[in-house]
Amino acid sequence: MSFDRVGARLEAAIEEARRSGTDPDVLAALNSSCDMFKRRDAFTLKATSEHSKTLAKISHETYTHDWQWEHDQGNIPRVFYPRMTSGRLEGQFLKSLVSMQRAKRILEVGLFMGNGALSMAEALPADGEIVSLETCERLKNLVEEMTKSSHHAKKIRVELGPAIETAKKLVKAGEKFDIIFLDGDKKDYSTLAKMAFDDNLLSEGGTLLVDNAFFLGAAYMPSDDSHLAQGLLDALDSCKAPLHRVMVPMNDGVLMVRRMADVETDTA
Ligand SMILES: C[S@@+](CC[C@H](N)C(=O)[O-])C[C@H]1O[C@@H](n2cnc3c(N)ncnc32)[C@H](O)[C@@H]1O
Repeated sequence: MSFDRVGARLEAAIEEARRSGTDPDVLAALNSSCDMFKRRDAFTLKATSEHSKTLAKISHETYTHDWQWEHDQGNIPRVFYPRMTSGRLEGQFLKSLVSMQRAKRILEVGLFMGNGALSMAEALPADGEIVSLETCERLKNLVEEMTKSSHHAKKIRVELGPAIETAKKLVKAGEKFDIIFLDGDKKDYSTLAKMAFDDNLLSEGGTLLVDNAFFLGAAYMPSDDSHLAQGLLDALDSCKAPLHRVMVPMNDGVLMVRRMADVETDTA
């Protein structure tokens, strides 16, 4: 099953129904719904372009790496999980957007194993650049090691440190980005989204992409983190320029935000 909260809940319901000896017809109906989810996910991936060789290597390493060992060695601040990766579907989606936007400069918040960064780098021109903000130095080293066989890796510049502090430095230095992809600490989202538009970290005509915009379901189900989702929408509503938003229900949700003036160009 994909990274879909509704699907995960359905699987749990089936397990519960099985344990409690539910009517076989009800169980069959539940199983059939779950099967539909799985087939849809499988078809979605079948219809989506394959990874490049290096992205396939990243994917394999993400799922087989001994994260517990890395943590026990003190190399990483907490045990990471493979599902933190944006994966093939979202990676190819990002790559497509980079090409449609004809982006040259991209800011990513949260590198992890570099799936998003390399997917986007593959669609950048030779003089394009991705600045990826990451707190964990071990991840930077792992990504450098895994991507050295790809000529696109030279376009990825990793800046170590907490995202908001680094973003402030980028604003001060007058750096601008055609695409900003937020995929780090969810608590930083509102601040970074405001910086994108109000501090013009996002260039004219640029696109802000916010990953995990469903906040693992907290955006639409009552949860301790529900305020984070509402906070993000409030922050966007309070930006100086009117914005256009579209919620793409892929994985844990990707919110796409652009200045309204770049979307509705015919104002006559
Ligand atoms: C969901 S993963 C990123 C996935 C990646 N963008 C991809 O496409 O596969 C989140 C990453 O953000 C990093 N991170 C967490 N808090 C951060 C912060 N305050 N500043 C910078 N990076 C942070 C984590 O170490 C982790 O590697």
